[in-house]
Amino acid sequence: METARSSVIVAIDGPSGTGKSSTSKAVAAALGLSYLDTGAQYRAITWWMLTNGIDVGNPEEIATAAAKPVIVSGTDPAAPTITVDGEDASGPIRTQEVTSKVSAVSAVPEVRTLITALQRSIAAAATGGIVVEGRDIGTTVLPDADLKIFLTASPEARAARRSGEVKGSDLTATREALIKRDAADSGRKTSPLAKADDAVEVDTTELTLQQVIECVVTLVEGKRVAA
Ligand SMILES: Nc1ncnc2c1ncn2[C@@H]1O[C@H](COP(=O)(O)OP(=O)(O)O)[C@@H](O)[C@H]1O
Ligand SMILES: Nc1ccn([C@H]2C[C@H](O)[C@@H](COP(=O)(O)OP(=O)(O)O)O2)c(=O)n1
Repeated sequence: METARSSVIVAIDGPSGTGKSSTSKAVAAALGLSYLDTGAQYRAITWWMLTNGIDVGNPEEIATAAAKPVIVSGTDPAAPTITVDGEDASGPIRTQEVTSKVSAVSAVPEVRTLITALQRSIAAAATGGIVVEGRDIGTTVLPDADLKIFLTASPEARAARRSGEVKGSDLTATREALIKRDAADSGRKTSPLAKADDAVEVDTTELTLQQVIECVVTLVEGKRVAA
């Protein structure tokens, strides 16, 4: 049925460097779906905290300030955007400082409650369907998603991919930072990074990005035919 086909909701979760963003954007673009990078939202709130003098080592201070920034995500996979209080945040949210603090900020329950509500409202507004990527989309944000994918890859492959993005970066340091962030994201109390029971796990270690995209497109098409 055309209506069920076009409103497909896809949840893509997994640790850092497994290919969530690249895969989700490409799949959404190929299938005419919207796209939401939930990591960018956690990065955006972290950036706001850092630039507004909030002590990110203090969960109570974070919780009290959590509702202040207005975060807006643009969901076109060809040109995803993110603003905080009307200001383009797409550059500043990718700094090393934000990357090293985002796990602490995103572990605060008040932050998760607010950002989860925002994510659900964006998904509900995407009447043509959406690919949402993050850490807890299949388990917590959209447990009724039509398709759940959990991407994995070896720490070595993930570190090599991440290092490849930053000129002159140290592979060992990148690997250690990545493992530390995964441990924090998986170990937090409120909706940790986890594979949903009904998620399809795809190990991308030995796959090219194109192969991963094709695999996920095939899985989405399978759901659409079944609907
Ligand atoms: N299967 C793959 N093989 C090689 N490189 C990949 C693969 N998937 C993604 N990449 C590259 O790895 C880096 C991290 O990918 P990204 O999609 O940002 O991962 P994530 O969103 O899971 O952190 C990017 O530079 C991307 O082009
Ligand atoms: N649904 C999500 C998405 C991201 N987060 C947190 C945990 C992650 O370490 C940070 C940053 O996520 P992001 O997807 O941008 O990270 P990488 O692209 O893998 O470096 O946000 C989360 O807690 N829940």
